[in-house]
Amino acid sequence: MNSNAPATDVQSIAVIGAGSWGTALALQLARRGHEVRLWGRDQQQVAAMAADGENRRYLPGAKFPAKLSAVKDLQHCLDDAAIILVAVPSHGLRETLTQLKPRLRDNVRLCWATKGFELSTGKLPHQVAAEVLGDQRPMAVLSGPTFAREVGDGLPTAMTIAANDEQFATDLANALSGDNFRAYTSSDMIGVEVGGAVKNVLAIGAGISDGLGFGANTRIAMITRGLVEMTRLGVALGAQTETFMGLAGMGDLVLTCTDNLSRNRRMGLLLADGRSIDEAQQEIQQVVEGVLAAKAVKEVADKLGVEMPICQQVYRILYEGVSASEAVGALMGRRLKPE
Ligand SMILES: NC(=O)c1ccc[n+]([C@@H]2O[C@H](COP(=O)([O-])OP(=O)(O)OC[C@H]3O[C@@H](n4cnc5c(N)ncnc54)[C@H](O)[C@@H]3O)[C@@H](O)[C@H]2O)c1
Ligand SMILES: O=P(O)(O)OC[C@H](O)CO
Repeated sequence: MNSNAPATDVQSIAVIGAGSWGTALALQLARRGHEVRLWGRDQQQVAAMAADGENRRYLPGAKFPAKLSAVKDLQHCLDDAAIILVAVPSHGLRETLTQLKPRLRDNVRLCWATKGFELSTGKLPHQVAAEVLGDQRPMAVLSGPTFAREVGDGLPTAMTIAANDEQFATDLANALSGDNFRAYTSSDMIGVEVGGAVKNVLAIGAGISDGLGFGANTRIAMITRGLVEMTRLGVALGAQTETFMGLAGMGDLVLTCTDNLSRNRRMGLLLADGRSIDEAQQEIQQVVEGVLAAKAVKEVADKLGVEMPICQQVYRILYEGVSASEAVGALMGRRLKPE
């Protein structure tokens, strides 16, 4: 299903971060006819990608089109790029942006596909980016229900792009969209980023719940009430309520809580099966953002006085040794109230 008509406005795009998501986005952009250079911090892995014409470590079988090249040298990756797309985990975002800063030309536009709060500060990615790079540059965040594996395989996918600059959101949506890919634009960077961070915590909870055999009623109660928690936190941070009804809110939440391609959901399933966080992480071998996000979300919610009981119980299971049945008991025993 990769027969997209080429983009009419061909761009030169640098993708920073050659894990599963950076690779999938680079593939999608190159399939659309853009000139894409993909850089990763692991030089051996970049060399292997260049030799193999695919990312065997993170996205085996998704062959690189001619327009996509894996490059070892960061400066070479950035040379001529009109757009830079950063796809690293939240714990590496500040360091990566700091590394990019002295190399950024004035007119280059920057976006990221990172989902999560910065743990040490409780800041969202756009706040970290503004701190490191200032707030004069067009910037955007890509989010939504988008498994890298499915984008790599060219399966139909929709996402949200929120930006501080309407033209940039539109240009990115045009750059990515084709027969098999559709990007919607938004101006609500806070809402889109809160959705992407909180859904990972809830997906761990859904995995635990399903792993323990709690059933469909429990899963859907968690998703529905989890959406309320996500919305509450987002609104307290300045987001628009409607954003949480969209792809980057409900869409990503349902995807991640219900499908085993999700690493966060798999973390929950493995925990339910008796593994420690470290053992589960070893088995998954890719970033599981929800583990750190559970801590960050708890701290941000506590600071703002926002009630997030399900996220709080996931935090207690992960970090305070509370059992899943105790956590369910605590949720069920809460004071009854109107929906
Ligand atoms: N994989 C997906 O389906 C998907 C979809 C949407 C969003 N995301 C988000 O994209 C981000 C990246 O995740 P991924 O799925 O590509 O992870 P991954 O585990 O597949 O790959 C992580 C990549 O980041 C690099 N990395 C790790 N720590 C780093 C650091 N401190 N500094 C710089 N680079 C570092 C690794 O070398 C690797 O290339 C996450 O925030 C994730 O939530 C992932
Ligand atoms: O594998 P997960 O749980 O990190 O989810 C990947 C994407 O965020 C889904 O949109």
